Amino acid sequence: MQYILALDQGTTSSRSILFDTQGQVQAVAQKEFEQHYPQPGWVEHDANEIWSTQMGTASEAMSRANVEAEDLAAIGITNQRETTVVWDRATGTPIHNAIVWQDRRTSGLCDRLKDRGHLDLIQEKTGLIIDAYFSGTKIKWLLDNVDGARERAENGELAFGTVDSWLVWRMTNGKRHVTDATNASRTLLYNIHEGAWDPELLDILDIPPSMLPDVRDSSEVYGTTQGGPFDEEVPIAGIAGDQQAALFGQMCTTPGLGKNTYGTGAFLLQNTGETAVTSEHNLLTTIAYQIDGTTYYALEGSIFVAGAVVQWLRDELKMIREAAEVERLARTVDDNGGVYFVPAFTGLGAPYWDQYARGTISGLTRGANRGHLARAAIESMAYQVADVIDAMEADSGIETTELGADGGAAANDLLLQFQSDILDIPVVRPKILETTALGAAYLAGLAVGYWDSQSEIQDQWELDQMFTPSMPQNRVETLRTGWSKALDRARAWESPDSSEAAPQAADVSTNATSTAPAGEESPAAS
Ligand SMILES: Nc1ncnc2c1ncn2[C@@H]1O[C@H](COP(=O)(O)OP(=O)(O)O)[C@@H](O)[C@H]1O
Ligand SMILES: O=P(O)(O)OC[C@H](O)CO
Repeated sequence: MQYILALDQGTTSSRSILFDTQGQVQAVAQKEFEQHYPQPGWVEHDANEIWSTQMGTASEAMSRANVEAEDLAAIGITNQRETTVVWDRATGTPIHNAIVWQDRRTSGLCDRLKDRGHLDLIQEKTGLIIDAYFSGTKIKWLLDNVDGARERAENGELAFGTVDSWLVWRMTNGKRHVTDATNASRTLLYNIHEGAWDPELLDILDIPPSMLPDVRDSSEVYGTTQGGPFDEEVPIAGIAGDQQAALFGQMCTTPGLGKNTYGTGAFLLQNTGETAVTSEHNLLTTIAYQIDGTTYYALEGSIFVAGAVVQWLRDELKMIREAAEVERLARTVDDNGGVYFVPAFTGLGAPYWDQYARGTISGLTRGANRGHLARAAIESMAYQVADVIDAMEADSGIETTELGADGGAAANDLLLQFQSDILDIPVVRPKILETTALGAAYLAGLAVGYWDSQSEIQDQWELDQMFTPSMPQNRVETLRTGWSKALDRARAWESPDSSEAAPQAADVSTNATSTAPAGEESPAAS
């Protein structure tokens, strides 16, 4: 029996999952890896740890199912998007830690790009807004702050990649420097209408084109594995950013269909077919997938902190020992007791886009306890999603009648019930919450003929549970008004120039070779 191996490289963990022809999970292995916070608002990963945990989990999943490389029909890759890796082509060594999508260090540069009037141009070409979230300004930061990087990049010695590119490059032993259109669409450098890296944007951000990977379809054979945990060459045949992969995994392949993934962040995507819809309500236009040279688009609402708020309760406050405990704790109280938690740890994404917002807990009284805090944390995910849905309905003119939910935090019944309550629509959870990995598996399997067509996999979706609304509308209104007041307290908290200083040498972890002196960011591009 043959399998598809999906590599799901997420923000907080690397996961490898083996799927069979029925789309059923045969084995899973997962490993969390270290998050580096060298300064407030900065988030880094060690790209070598990303690689080693990903390959480690691939080996583990295969040995759990007693599967060898020869039993694999193909490998699909899905990944945290935007996170930026720059490495030396000759040695394969990253020149610095990966700068994670959540990192805010380039907020000032983004402000300057806006001041220079680039907002419309960038939105027109890329479907994105100007925000530190995307890869482009992170690449510029690395070139300007790592000693000698710009010169090496101009000499063609350095390669840039999002995490998919990095993994493929390593897995093929440096033979393939590729990405897919969904990942390219998150860089701020890719023209989503023309399907090409954009020279004008590269010029604005001062990025040498020689650093960039080839952009390919989301479902095709990019190359074969060379060693590592695979003792035979296995085709790498699918790549998609994790949110797009989840959209595909839920088979939202018809315009109008959408899903919300509650992972570290929460990401609501709605398929708009072959039309790239320009948002007028602060959503992103992004590539949903590209198959056989045809590009399909989506509208996206990106929420930076969702499940991460639970991780924060676990790791920083030590209030719980594991994420699932948050639900038990929240159920010790009847309601939020007037407490609101705005988890703007890394600013706010859609639909607010405030780089300088920071987290707040408001409405505390003497009676507020750990249960209220846990409840406010869970509810914060749902309020943010509700605000994104309002924006999406305003953009598309289509009323959302049901919400598909997946991702790690969608295991939380209280969250999905509350989500259904405040949206006043059913929320449906599929049996397989690993839709991100499933999407990557589908893309890879379709490329090698493991599955013949999308219609063959369409019927594999199975319902786990449907949550239906049961909260009186006046209560919903009171809660959403409270949330909006709390949001106001969190917004514009940080001052624009405090997020820009370069790291102290000692703070730059593992792979950094060198950095510019503190406080220095090179002049912004013209
Ligand atoms: N039962 C739960 N309730 C709430 N949050 C949860 C629960 N289980 C996991 N999470 C959260 O979900 C996130 C992990 O989901 P996952 O989809 O694996 O994320 P990612 O791919 O971003 O790493 C973590 O932030 C974790 O805190
Ligand atoms: O790692 P996840 O699942 O939270 O996804 C991260 C997103 O891709 C960031 O855009």
